[in-house]
Amino acid sequence: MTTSKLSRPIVISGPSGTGKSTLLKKLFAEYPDKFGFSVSNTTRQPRAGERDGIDYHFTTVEDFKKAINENSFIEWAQFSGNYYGTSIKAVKDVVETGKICLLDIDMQGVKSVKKTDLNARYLFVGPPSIDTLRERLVGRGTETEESIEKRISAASAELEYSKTGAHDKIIINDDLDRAYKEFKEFILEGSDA
Ligand SMILES: Nc1ncnc2c1ncn2[C@@H]1O[C@H](COP(=O)(O)OP(=O)(O)OP(=O)(O)O)[C@@H](O)[C@H]1O
Repeated sequence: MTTSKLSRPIVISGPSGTGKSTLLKKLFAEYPDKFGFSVSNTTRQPRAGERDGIDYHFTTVEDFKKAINENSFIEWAQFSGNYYGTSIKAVKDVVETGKICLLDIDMQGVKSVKKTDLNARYLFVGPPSIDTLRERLVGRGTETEESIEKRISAASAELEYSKTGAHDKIIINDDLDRAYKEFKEFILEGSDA
């Protein structure tokens, strides 16, 4: 019998607009079956075609609150009256499938994962400068001016945190191809790829 080594989850963080989604998209295009994302919990009603345990773990408000109290979530939030969260168990479930579990979360999420037994690896994607970050957020065309300012001020805290040694690897996304090479190498390191 061959026992394949399970891969440690990888936590990807960095300021909004720094290029995480762009890098992840390239990675999935190159390796369509290698990665898994945790299934989130939600208290909202399933939409047509959504399957419990696949699209979301659909839960009652009571069960969700109980899980919050039991510290079962890495992060959770309330949007338009519904709760959403990523549980520690959902990450473990992906790891058990043999895929590499990727988590794209903010600084609070990183701190939260560090308190768990997930034994994750931490990757930080930084911008070449705050000015470049602002240009990218403006260029993406998805944010209002107010939202851009919010993201820029959150970026300073993220950048400060990246200087504390909390991450295993820091990648500056200046040249996309070079950044992608480093991104891919770090993520595949430690897997059987
Ligand atoms: N190396 C790069 N050089 C120039 N532009 C880039 C680079 N990487 C990404 N971009 C552009 O910057 C913008 C922000 O990138 P992206 O949406 O991937 O950021 P993100 O970190 O995923 O943000 P969020 O956390 O808000 O989802 C996009 O318009 C993207 O095309």
